[in-house]
Amino acid sequence: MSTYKSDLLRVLDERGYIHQTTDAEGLDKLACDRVIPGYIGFDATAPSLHIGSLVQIMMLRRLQQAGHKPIVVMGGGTTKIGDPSGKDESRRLLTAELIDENIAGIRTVFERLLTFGDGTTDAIMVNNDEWLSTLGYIELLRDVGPHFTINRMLTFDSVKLRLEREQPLTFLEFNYMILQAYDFLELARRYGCRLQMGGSDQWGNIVNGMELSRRKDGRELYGLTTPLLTTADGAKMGKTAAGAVWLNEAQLPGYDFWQYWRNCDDRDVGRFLRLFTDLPLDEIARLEALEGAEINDAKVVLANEVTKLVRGEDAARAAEATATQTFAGDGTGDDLPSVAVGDEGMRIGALLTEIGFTASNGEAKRKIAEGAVRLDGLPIIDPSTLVEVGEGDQRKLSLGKKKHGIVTR
Ligand SMILES: N[C@@H](Cc1ccc(O)cc1)C(=O)O
Repeated sequence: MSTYKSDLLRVLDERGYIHQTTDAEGLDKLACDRVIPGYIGFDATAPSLHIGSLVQIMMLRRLQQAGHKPIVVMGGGTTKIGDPSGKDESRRLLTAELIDENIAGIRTVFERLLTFGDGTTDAIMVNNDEWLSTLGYIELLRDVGPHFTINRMLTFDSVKLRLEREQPLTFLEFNYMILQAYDFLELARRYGCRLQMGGSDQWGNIVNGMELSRRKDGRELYGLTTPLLTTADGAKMGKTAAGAVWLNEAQLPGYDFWQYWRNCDDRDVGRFLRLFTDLPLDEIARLEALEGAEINDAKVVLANEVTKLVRGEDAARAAEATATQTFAGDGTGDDLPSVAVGDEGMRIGALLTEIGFTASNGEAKRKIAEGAVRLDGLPIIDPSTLVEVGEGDQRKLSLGKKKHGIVTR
């Protein structure tokens, strides 16, 4: 399949992680010859990462599995600025205390997915606040300023799109790419880091770091970005009507996390298994070839495997047990009320009344506004939500903690 020679690039290619690379052949060769320290940075804008970041985390895992060294950079410093890449609006400024709290939450997930230590291929975690917050302004300007031209800075998407759309880009945000570039330079100096990976919106930031290191130290660095993940229905991955799908238990209970994967679109099963599980490719090929109601078995495997990686074995087992209980018996939940919605689906309000949880559409709307209504464990906040059910599939509708029902096709 893949024409790459190194384990690293072959796996990344075959499993669907690669969107753009700066010099794939050079990197492929380097990966055959030596252990590559490679990094990805994560800003601490919330107390947990969500599944939008899971591709990046999995990529660090692949890097380690292929015999290289993952460097996890916590963006304690860069979060103080706020990356404008891929964003229409400036972020609210976060206090240093909040950033520290967020980092404490975010870091936990890495301990499950990577092996940390002092060995050659052990992962390490560093906080860029360590070097960024002590930089002197005049010194930094003289040190790196001459290597960036405004002309070129204006051509990067993070800047260009805001200017084109006439949306404000503050001077603070404009400086973000310089600081991320400085990180790459610093990591290359400190740890011999040669590779930076990230989402497709990070391309400009990565390239800037490569150019800076080339100019200042004459070092060749590499960059690789992942595709922007969307679901089969075109939505940005990890965003549901109910909000983000958080990686941490404190932000999203294990069962709900499990359900997100269990209820993914049929067309996404293979891609998600390749990206988010360690299952071998031939096993995945078999699972994604399942059809009709059987594809749901593949989704259960997906949900179990991802939950195991992110939340641990116990969480995966508990979630599956809850699901089995809820949907026990003949598969429509023996003792739970159920409603069939047909091919067109049904609006959430009508459904609540139809299943007997509410007496009227008005009451249904009120319950939704109170945040009491959940579909597959995730709150529904939009009263116009259309509930659809795939063939051979079923969904769980809940009102409050006690009322549960099954929605079938
Ligand atoms: N800018 C990245 C995070 C990051 C921070 C520091 C870096 O050195 C690299 C990446 C993001 O917003 O996702």
